[in-house]
Amino acid sequence: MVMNFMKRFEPNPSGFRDSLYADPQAHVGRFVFDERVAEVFADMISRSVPGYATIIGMIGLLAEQHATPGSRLYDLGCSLGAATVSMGKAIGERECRLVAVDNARPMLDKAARQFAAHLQTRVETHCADIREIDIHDASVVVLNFTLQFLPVEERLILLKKIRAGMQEDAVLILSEKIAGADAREDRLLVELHHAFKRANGYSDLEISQKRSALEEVLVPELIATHTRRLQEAGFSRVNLWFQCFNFVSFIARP
Ligand SMILES: Nc1ncnc2c1ncn2[C@@H]1O[C@H](C[S@+](CC[C@H]([NH3+])C(=O)[O-])CC(=O)[O-])[C@@H](O)[C@H]1O
Ligand SMILES: O=C(O)C(=O)Cc1ccccc1
Repeated sequence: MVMNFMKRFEPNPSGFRDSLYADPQAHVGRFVFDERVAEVFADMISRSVPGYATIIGMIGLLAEQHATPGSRLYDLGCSLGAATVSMGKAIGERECRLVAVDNARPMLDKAARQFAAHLQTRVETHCADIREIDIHDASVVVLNFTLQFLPVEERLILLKKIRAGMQEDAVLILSEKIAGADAREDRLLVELHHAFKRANGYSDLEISQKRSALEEVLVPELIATHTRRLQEAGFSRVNLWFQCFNFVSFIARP
């Protein structure tokens, strides 16, 4: 559950192995969530984000604690729907509505197939920009490594909208890749993250080409910046509950 060291030479049962950046590319284009990424995404995220499986598990636990009857549980930027599946399993028969949103059609189509295979409850899926959707009666809102892809100046607006659509005892789970407090700290965190990726079977070339592809697409910020913004959006209780290297997760409550 914690790391994939043992699995690095095994075939991946839930999809194909990520080798998208294995061959040298004359020009590394911007990272996009297209068909090729959707195909290997389960393998890519579990070998790239330390603690991913733990975070998905804890999202289920938090949903179990907070999902009130008649409320809505949102998974914003759901990718293949791992957080939604975790929440759906945790709340069982409860009368709640699961809402999964992603603006990448290949990701959402694959998510819909996961929901049909793994959940009894119906999930409302929206192929839409999370800045455009309506949020109301929310008991749980998940932004699991999604806010980092929005332009920095639009992040507060989204958090305010989420806050406005939440019930008073609701919870927001915000997971992000973060920047280190200064250049030295940042270098250390990035080096540790790259060591993690190497241990999970990625080559130096794969690591560096993916890093170029993510530049200006995934914009990490300081922990302090996230905390301040969450407070400004109206979350009065903010807790950092998970950190491994430059990957963190917050629980924020009204
Ligand atoms: N403006 C947007 N509107 C809708 N979707 C968006 C937007 N911007 C990005 N996305 C979507 O956000 C997802 C980010 S991945 C989330 C992992 C998932 N939460 C997981 O728990 O496995 C994280 C990562 O790849 O590092 C992608 O599917 C994008 O299409
Ligand atoms: O791979 C990386 O370097 C990351 O930061 C995580 C990630 C995982 C999946 C898609 C985009 C970024």
